[in-house]
Amino acid sequence: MYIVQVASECAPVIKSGGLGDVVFGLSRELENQGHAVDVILPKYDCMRYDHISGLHQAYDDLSVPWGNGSIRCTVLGGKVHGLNCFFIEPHSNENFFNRGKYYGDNDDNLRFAFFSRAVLEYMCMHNKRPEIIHCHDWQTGLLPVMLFEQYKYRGMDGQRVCYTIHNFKHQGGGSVGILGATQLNNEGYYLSPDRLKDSSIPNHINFMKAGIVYSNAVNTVSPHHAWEARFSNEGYGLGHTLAVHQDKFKGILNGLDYEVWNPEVDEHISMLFGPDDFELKDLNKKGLRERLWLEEKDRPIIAYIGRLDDQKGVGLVLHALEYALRRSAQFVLLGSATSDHLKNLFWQTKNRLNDHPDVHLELSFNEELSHLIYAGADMMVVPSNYEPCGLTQMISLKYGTVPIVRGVGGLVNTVFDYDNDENHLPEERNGFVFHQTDPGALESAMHRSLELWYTDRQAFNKLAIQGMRCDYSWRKPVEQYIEVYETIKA
Ligand SMILES: Nc1ncnc2c1ncn2[C@@H]1O[C@H](COP(=O)(O)OP(=O)(O)O[C@H]2O[C@H](CO)[C@@H](O)[C@H](O)[C@H]2O)[C@@H](O)[C@H]1O
Repeated sequence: MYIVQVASECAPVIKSGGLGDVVFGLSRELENQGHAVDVILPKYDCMRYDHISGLHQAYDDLSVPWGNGSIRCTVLGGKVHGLNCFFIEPHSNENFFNRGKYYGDNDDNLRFAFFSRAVLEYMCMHNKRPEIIHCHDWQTGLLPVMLFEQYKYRGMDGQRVCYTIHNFKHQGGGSVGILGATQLNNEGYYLSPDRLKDSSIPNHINFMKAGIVYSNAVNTVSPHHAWEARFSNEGYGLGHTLAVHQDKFKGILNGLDYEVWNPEVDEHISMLFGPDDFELKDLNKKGLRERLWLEEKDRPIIAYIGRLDDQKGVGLVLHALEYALRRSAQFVLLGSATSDHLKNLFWQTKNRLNDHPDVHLELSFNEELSHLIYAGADMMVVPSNYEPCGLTQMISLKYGTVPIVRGVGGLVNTVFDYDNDENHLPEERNGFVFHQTDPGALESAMHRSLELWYTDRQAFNKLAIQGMRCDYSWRKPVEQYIEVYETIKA
């Protein structure tokens, strides 16, 4: 099959979180299984050019209809670690993707509506006719609308769309002006409740709803979160739309690219190790301490890696830090804040603890350092409020870093409690799970993990090794995606 992935991120060239990992890992595994894949992305000024080889002009003078006129684009092609990628570069005064950041401007909805339109225009003009166009998250929600309402009549009637939702909270959308900009127009038609109309903001269209209504298949990134999105308030207002379209909606667990996330081959870490020589992990712990100026002593290191966002349970992250110190453990945090308020909060904490020999807070995005932390820490806390899938716990498992997670979303599908999990045998368990959102709940899970580390190191290591042996590669999830593609293709 020929598949085109369309997204706003693809690791490691463009990554702000898990979306980038998924687009890259999924595409690579599809190729491994014999399919042809292209990835189409915006060309941001701030992307990591050092990960692209053979960057060249693939299409010049692409004129993309927009508003009352058009915007000229260049399309660049290149390989990202072997993967065929195309980058769309618009030339206009708006400088859509030259803002020194990926997201966070008031016109984000317009920028990505334009991107979606440009992708279709490029495929149309360049005679790219994949069987499947796989769109990701709100940024590409309008693409299936434009495909089936506009481009179908311009020779693209054989394409089918799979739409993957990584985060229901961010749905994209805006006033009906966007319909004019994309030349969909026809307000009366699109603003109906069974099409694009937002369920809470009057006269607004909703991109994610558009993606759900118009795509041939829709999924989110774990089975448990698919259930939550439909039957709890985690669909953030889209529960009804999902119910209407339930026959084409399901959950497919994310995978990990084990060529990137694997302590047996990881080029970033100082000492390679696997489940059979787990004791070598200690050398990575030592290296991590040296790198972060932590005191060398016989103590566990507890880590947090992730966006600092309300989604991630930031109050509990700070509590985990305080509790770790109370229990004489060390704590390492790597995160970038998604709001000024959280940025200030974490900078204050960092300044307060700057000289503490047992704490390091790194408030930036640093891919290389993340590998060192996964390899060197003993435990990873993931106290999320909601978590569609979660990659940090799966990466931690592969690196023998025992996850301590809240039992929500994909965390339920991947972490099985050491003490209480009726559905898994003791030898299948791999971490510690708590359920409530209060500090006491987190503490009880951290307590159980720390007690095991302090009193029975052998049992703790055995648990970590069991985690390393779990298979969260892309092999199985990709089979499920291929099944979806086969079902919907023309
Ligand atoms: N400061 C930092 N420096 C370096 N690396 C950092 C970092 N902050 C985060 N990362 C990395 O980004 C990725 C985060 O993965 P998550 O699954 O937690 O993603 P996120 O919530 O962004 O994505 C959404 O999409 C993904 C993919 O579908 C879902 O798993 C998830 O539940 C959903 O919220 C990991 O690779 C992590 O190591």
